[in-house]
Amino acid sequence: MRETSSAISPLLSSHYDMNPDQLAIISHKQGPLRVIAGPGSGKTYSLTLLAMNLLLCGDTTPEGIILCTYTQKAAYEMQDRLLEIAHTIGYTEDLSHIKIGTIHSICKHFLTRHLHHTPLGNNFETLDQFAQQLLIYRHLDELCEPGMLRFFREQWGSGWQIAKKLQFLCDKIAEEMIIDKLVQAFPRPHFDASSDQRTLASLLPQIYLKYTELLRYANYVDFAHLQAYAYNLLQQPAVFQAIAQHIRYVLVDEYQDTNYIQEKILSRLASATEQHNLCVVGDEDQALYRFRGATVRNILEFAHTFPTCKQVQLTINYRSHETIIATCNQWMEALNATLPGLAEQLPSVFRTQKTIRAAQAPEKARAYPAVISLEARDNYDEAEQFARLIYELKQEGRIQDYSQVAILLHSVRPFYSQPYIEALGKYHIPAYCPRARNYFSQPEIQLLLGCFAQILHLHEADFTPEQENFQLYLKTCREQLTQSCQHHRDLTSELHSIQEEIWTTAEWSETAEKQLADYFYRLIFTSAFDAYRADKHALAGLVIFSQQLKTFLTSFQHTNLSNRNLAVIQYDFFHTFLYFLHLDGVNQFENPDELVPLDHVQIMTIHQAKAC
Ligand SMILES: Nc1ncnc2c1ncn2[C@@H]1O[C@H](COP(=O)(O)OP(=O)(O)OP(=O)(O)O)[C@@H](O)[C@H]1O
Repeated sequence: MRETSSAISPLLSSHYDMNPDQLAIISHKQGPLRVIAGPGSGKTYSLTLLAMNLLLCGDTTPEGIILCTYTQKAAYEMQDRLLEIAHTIGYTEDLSHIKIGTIHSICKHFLTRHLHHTPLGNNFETLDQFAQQLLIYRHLDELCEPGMLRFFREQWGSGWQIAKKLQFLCDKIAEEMIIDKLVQAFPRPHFDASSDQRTLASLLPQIYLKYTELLRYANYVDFAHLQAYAYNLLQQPAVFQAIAQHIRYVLVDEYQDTNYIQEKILSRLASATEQHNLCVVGDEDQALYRFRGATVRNILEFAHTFPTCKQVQLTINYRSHETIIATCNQWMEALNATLPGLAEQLPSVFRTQKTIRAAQAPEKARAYPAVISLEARDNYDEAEQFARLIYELKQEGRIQDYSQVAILLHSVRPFYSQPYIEALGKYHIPAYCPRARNYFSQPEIQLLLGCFAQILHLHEADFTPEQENFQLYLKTCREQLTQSCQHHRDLTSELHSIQEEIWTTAEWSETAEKQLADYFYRLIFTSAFDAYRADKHALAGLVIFSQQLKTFLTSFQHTNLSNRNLAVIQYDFFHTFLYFLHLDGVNQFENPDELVPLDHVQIMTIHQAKAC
């Protein structure tokens, strides 16, 4: 299957259309390459074809390629596309050796293989954002001296809010790699009455270093430290040598969403290749993750960092209707004009000037009004008009299935999405909005919480006035349990037997290896959960619950449940863990194999639409 090294494999050129700019990317073989590309212009298309071309032309074997992107969904998409190309052209070599994934997953891969060169121990736990915030919250008194806590309370309010801010700032410090500079600038905490900013900056080094120590002690790693450890590994000559010996090409999609440390990691990996074979593809106009620390500078300054790099622009859009593209161009132009004074420098400083053109669309596809605007009195009126429009589109046969429609909102929290869900409901149009964070309103979750409230002897008196909403919510869960028990005798007897078992289990007992997860499985196999286990969506909700239980047990390090620690576990579970989870909300399960259920209108954020 491998061919002699030429610019482009005939196998690809005979199967795939490529415009001249795409051809320049796909046939690229040596040195850094920066591709700035508009939406739908074939970024992923070109990058995956480039990877396949390198394989077909014999420039590398699969294990020489690192192919990465920013989000998990985008990584799946890249993997699928590569497999599809292989299938189309009949490429049969094993592609599983290509390192495809998010930058985090690739860092984790290096970490696991070279663990003994890191401060981490075996079986380290990776904390998600919630678990990280919870860790900070539970150790606020260790991380912050009383004066600091007073300062933070004045600035940010509750302990949970303080934990959220500190989590964000600790991530930032790790991702921007600025701890040494911070320590140098602010060797000790100092309360500066004239500047809250300076006070905050002076408190951060101590908090960050203590937090890092806390992670190390518990053998935890958060996403930011995962990258920091990977970066440090790559600085160790022997480890770098071991990792680098295989690398021939580093290809990166969605480069506009990378942060500082990611840029350093990718560049270091590419330095393993003689000509610095780093190909980055992105669009600074689609830089959506600044709130997570991404910096658009990485793509804009690539040519300064690598002055000899080749640069290509993709400006032909293959996806959208020409009216949509024209509207988008106008909008971007207007954006330039709304920053008077900066307008002249803008293109070179903040964005590269580009005008997107539509690929020739078939006549049939063009003959409809692709962009329309609605005028509405308020959210509800707007939602009603949307729902009616969608209903009519289906009635008139312009769409065949409701899943062909998506509503993009800046947030899908119930406050914003509920009017649309209700309006669609009036027209009997099912909506799919898994990130509305209303996981706790699912009936199977309410029933489970009712069960756990009973077996753990939920102590109502421990709730504080701020927790009133959650307390009321748990009341409805318990009511649901009462109703279920009337119809499902086996649930009643299982609950009694679990309670009895906990009550008679002493902490030191040899048979005490009972965890909440054991009870979870016993409960969901009672007849009260039969219908939920049979329903794909509800079953996924139960799976999420079991993952949350694992996070709880890891975070609070409760190894078993007995009559001695029942009260403590009850408190930690309901009054801390579930309370905060309920407060922040949890997304529903999204099936990567079925991104949109058939015949459902999708309601999503713009980030989600960009494969978050
Ligand atoms: N030269 C081409 N000829 C025909 N179709 C093409 C060509 N290039 C890309 N496409 C198609 O255009 C669509 C958009 O491509 P792709 O998803 O790779 O774009 P993208 O720039 O990564 O999109 P986004 O801006 O959403 O990240 C895909 O269906 C792809 O197959």
